[in-house]
Amino acid sequence: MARRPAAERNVQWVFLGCPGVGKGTYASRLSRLLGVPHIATGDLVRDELASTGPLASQLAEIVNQGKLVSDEIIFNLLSKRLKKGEDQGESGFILDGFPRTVKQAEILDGVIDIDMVVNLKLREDVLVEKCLGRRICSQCGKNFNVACIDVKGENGLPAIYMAPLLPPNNCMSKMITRADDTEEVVRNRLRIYNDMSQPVEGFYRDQGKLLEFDLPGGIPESWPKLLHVLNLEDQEELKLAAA
Ligand SMILES: Nc1ncnc2c1ncn2[C@@H]1O[C@H](COP(=O)(O)OP(=O)(O)O)[C@@H](O)[C@H]1O
Repeated sequence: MARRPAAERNVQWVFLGCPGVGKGTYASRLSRLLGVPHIATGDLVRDELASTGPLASQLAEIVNQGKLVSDEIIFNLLSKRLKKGEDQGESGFILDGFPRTVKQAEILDGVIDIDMVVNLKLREDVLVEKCLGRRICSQCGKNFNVACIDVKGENGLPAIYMAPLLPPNNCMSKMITRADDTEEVVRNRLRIYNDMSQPVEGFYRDQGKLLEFDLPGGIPESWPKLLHVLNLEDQEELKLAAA
């Protein structure tokens, strides 16, 4: 992987945030808007799990307990994905789910320049509900969420409403739940996130690259605000607003 100056390539951003925060949703929307690939290491792991490769059975046990895959395995999967993209002329990326440990952040820093790190944040009780509401269409692979979040503001925390993200009719009967989205495994993943991944926020904060973003609600409230803090405009939404 060769380092390229920022002016000669597209954005190289990282999305951080607890399981269930919606990293995938916002990273994939932004990647479409900016014309860069959305690379989620969780997807790379699931692709490997679905294959008949030698890693599959080893990975299944780790992932189904909510534990982290070794830095070596995850970095191999990511390097392969970045190399494939480079060969196909891709420029820039939005990384989702990587780095998950300070060690991974250090390895990444050694090979590639990260321009900005967006840290998405949401209350923990809402995160659990959102993880348990996650569904994937077994045919098209798109993510949906059946949870309807409606929590009152209390103890200085604001009220949050998040409408479910329901699938179109043709996906409805093909919805599946990830094996690692049970309550016990979700709580384990959140605990591991707090122990292993929160220090990654500090790593990027010290580099002056961290942008903190408290999600104010669902996509209709959060998307325009996120674009605003990123100094971006959504041409599609502008067209709709002008119509
Ligand atoms: N950077 C990483 N380091 C180690 N394990 C990872 C990494 N990214 C993904 N995984 C593995 O894949 C699983 C699913 O990842 P992901 O889809 O990102 O989960 P979530 O969206 O719930 O945070 C993780 O629980 C972990 O086992």
